[in-house]
Amino acid sequence: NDTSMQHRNLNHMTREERFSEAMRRTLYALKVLLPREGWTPVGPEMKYLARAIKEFTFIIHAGVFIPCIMSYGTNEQIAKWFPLAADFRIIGTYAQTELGHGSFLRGLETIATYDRANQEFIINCPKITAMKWWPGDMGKSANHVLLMAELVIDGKKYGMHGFMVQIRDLTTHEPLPGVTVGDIGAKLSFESVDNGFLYLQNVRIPRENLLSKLSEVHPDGTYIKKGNQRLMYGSMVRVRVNLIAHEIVMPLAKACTIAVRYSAVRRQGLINPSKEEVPVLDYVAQQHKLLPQVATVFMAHFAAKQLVKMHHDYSLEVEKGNTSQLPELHALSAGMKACLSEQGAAGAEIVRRACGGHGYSCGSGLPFIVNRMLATCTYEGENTVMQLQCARYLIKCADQAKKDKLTGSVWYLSDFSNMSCTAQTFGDLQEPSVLVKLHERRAKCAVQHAGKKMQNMVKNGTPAHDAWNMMATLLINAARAHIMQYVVGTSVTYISELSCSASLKKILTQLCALYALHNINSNCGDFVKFGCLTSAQCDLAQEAEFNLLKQLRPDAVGIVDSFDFTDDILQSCLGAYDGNVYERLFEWAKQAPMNKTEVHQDSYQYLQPYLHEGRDVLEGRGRNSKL
Ligand SMILES: CCCCCCC/C=C/C(=O)SCCNC(=O)CCNC(=O)[C@H](O)C(C)(C)COP(=O)(O)OP(=O)(O)OC[C@H]1O[C@@H](n2cnc3c(N)ncnc32)[C@H](O)[C@@H]1OP(=O)(O)O
Ligand SMILES: Cc1cc2nc3c(=O)[nH]c(=O)nc-3n(C[C@H](O)[C@H](O)[C@H](O)COP(=O)(O)OP(=O)(O)OC[C@H]3O[C@@H](n4cnc5c(N)ncnc54)[C@H](O)[C@@H]3O)c2cc1C
Repeated sequence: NDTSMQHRNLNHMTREERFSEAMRRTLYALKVLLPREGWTPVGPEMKYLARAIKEFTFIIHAGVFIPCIMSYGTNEQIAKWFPLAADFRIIGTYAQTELGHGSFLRGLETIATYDRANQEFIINCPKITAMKWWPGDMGKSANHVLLMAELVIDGKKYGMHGFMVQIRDLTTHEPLPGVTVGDIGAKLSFESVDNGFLYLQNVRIPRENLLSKLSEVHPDGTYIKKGNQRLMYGSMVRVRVNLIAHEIVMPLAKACTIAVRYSAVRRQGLINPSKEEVPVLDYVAQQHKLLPQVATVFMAHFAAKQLVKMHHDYSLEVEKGNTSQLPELHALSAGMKACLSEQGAAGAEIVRRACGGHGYSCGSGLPFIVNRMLATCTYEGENTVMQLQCARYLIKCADQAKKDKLTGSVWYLSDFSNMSCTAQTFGDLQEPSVLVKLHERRAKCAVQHAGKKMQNMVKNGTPAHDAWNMMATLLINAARAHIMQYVVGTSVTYISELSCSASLKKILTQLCALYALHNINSNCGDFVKFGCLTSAQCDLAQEAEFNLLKQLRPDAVGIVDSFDFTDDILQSCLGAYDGNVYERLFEWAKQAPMNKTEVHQDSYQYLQPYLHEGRDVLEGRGRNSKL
């Protein structure tokens, strides 16, 4: 209810207005609403803020830069930089991606060369492709960057390391000498975020600015490795784990709230010719578009909670020096981020499109959500690259399963029990245990299939790297299958252990079954090819899904209401709680800057002559134009 936090109509603002408005509102929220000593911008308050601030800026400062200081800094470095960053006395970003490289980190070209005489690092972008490009908050806001660069000592390369680099004067905010920095221009979304470019030419920083938790450089240039170098990738793992809740589950829940509420009030056409027009939500085709996406919100939420817990537990182990679980965490976080962002972005577009013309209006709030979710498929690890990382781990585990009993998320790869499906009715296929087994078997077969294909190619003389490249599509499918079995399995377990009313558990169980069946019916080729289901059982799976749509229809609006988004957060004429869609759309349109005047001033300049000629022709004074 704080008017400073009320959303202005973002769609009718320019990009610069949105940049300023987001900065104002974010700083107000972070500084005024949450005055806490040593407050770190993560945790419960962050969830509220993520909901309350439609366009959050300083995402990278709060969500990546500050956590990186904690992950990569020594205690002294944390004590120096964390308080400054937490209180916004320095604004930072995570500068890793370059104009020429984003996915292949070993190809990054920015160099940090140690100058022993002065005990400094000289930071240089040797060519245009080395320029940092994309980091959020970097173009106009940040005055520091956590720069990921290749460390070089006496001509020897030591790989990617993190360096604290000041890029703007703390008083004037002007770029420092050797620094060329700016905004990269308009993008598909994140209009309020100043994603930037950064060209560094012989910028000198003190030796102490190498974040040295995992490695350090002594004054004489001696390099000391102190931890598992893969922990240098730890920041990306953490963001992949956290972004699922904030940037996939939450926006998809908003989109589903808007689309289901709108579909309950929008009447269009007849089902029974003798009855009145129906709400489009009564069409099974509409239910088939919307309700599986509603189910995805819940299942992705449950699976993300489990992943966050796993990341927390593994992080505690890493702190004790045990990094044995890192490969599994990397594979699972990479796979989950890729597969759930793919599903979420596609799902948001499906529900937007289900709202017809008004779904194409920015007044619906849906284009904003769809465009923003598309970015989740690219940032923090492009999805294809992430799925292949996940597949790399699965292939290694499949080989290991031949001799060892596996545990963790890949345990099913060493389950050689009879997994054939005995379902005889569509009710059998709504059973959670049956759905879990089906997904485990499909995943196991998909992984083994990809592995076998590659082994055969190598046996026939194909180099392993070529076999990997040629089977990439099968490997990506195996990664997707693995994540689907993880999401279904963790959701079934989560719901079964949830202490809640029987009626709520029934709804959640139905949603879980709907999610699993929708996945089976969308990928039935795999389930038949791998012998998981017969063709007749595939028919039953479809019948089972349609039956669940019918059962869930009466509760559809109540289910999305449970996401509890206020109208101010939804910013949608179609999804407002009161259902007054048409009045809201009309009011929203009237506020458009185009409607400031009855006649647009440019029409006098360009249209007037033609209007006069048309008037003359219509009133008989002029000739029809040649045209
Ligand atoms: C609330 C949040 C809001 C969201 C805002 C987000 C804004 C966006 C920010 C960004 O986009 S920041 C930049 C993100 N960039 C990336 O994610 C880059 C992706 N690329 C990579 O991570 C790496 O290049 C790669 C694809 C993993 C390849 O790295 P590399 O070539 O060094 O390794 P490989 O040879 O493939 O594998 C070697 C070995 O290392 C293991 N490994 C790789 N990554 C990790 C990791 N993160 N953790 C642990 N282990 C890792 C890998 O599995 C291999 O192991 P083995 O198979 O050899 O045992
Ligand atoms: C909104 C947004 C915010 C961002 N914020 C930040 C930030 O704050 N900090 C930061 O450092 N970066 C940031 N990024 C950059 C982001 O991390 C990169 O865009 C991402 O890692 C992909 O790298 P790339 O763009 O260079 O694509 P590339 O790596 O060039 O990939 C291009 C395409 O090639 C294909 N491809 C690439 N490698 C392979 C492979 N091994 N196998 C098969 N196919 C492959 C894929 O189809 C891929 O889409 C942001 C990006 C966006 C869109």
